[in-house]
Amino acid sequence: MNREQLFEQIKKKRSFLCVGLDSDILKIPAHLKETSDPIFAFNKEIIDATQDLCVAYKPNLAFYESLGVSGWESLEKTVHYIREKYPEQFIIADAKRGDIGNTSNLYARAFFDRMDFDAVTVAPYMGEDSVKPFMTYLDKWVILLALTSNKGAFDFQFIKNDENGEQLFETVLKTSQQWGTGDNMMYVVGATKAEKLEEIRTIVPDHFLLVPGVGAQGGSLQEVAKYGMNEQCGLLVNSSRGIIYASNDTDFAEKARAAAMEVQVDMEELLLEAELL
Ligand SMILES: O=C(O)c1cc(=O)[nH]c(=O)n1[C@@H]1O[C@H](COP(=O)(O)O)[C@@H](O)[C@H]1O
Repeated sequence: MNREQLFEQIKKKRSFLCVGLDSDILKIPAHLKETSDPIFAFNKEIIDATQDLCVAYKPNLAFYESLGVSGWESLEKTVHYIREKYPEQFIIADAKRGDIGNTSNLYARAFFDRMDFDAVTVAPYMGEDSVKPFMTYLDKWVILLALTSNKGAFDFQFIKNDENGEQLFETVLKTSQQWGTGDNMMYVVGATKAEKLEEIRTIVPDHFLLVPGVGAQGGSLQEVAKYGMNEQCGLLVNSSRGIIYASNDTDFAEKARAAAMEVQVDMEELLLEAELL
């Protein structure tokens, strides 16, 4: 999917919500555990219940890899199901990959050839040759970690370069713009660091940002939109636990829909305020 198509979906759905499919076998409702593929059964119901309220889904690979072969099968089935039934959805592999070029090539093959994801999250630490292999596919995206939502973000990401006074996350944003464009690269910026979005927008005014950290991590959607929205919206705001575990009973899908709708209604208001609708 390209940037224009993504913006079209945002306008059509009146939403820039990404639903995180962090589907934990220990947290899904008990009645699903009797089915042959509980994780897929859970995802399928969550997807059917939320697809008109969101523009993207983000399975986090850890939740699938932790189950071995069956987890990988659930993931493949989930991506296939979204592609077949809701082809307008943007699908992100939250895998946080990145390795020497030769190896990143194979990661890219896994997510873009073997499975039909639109985007993969990539760590910038190993530099250009670790990131570029993901950008050789038409209309596929790298989502590069820039400023993350967690406490550990303060360990490295704010370290200042003695020579130019730049913080590490700023250097990531600036340098990586030589590797890709706003048509094949997005950045992760945590909603818990929303106050930094104003500064970030001076460096990357046009790029889309994937913003996790609203809901369970306490980030503010309003703050994110205030400092981060651009003329194409430029935001995909992710919520995982806040939506998919709204209930862990037989009404889980219905409750997930209600939770997603609450976010979508706020997003619609923010899009209207920004005169994007
Ligand atoms: O790359 C990510 O998606 C990510 C980056 C980041 O800085 N913080 C962050 O929480 N995430 C992911 O976003 C999701 C957040 O989940 P909830 O906190 O349950 O909404 C998880 O899958 C995280 O791994």
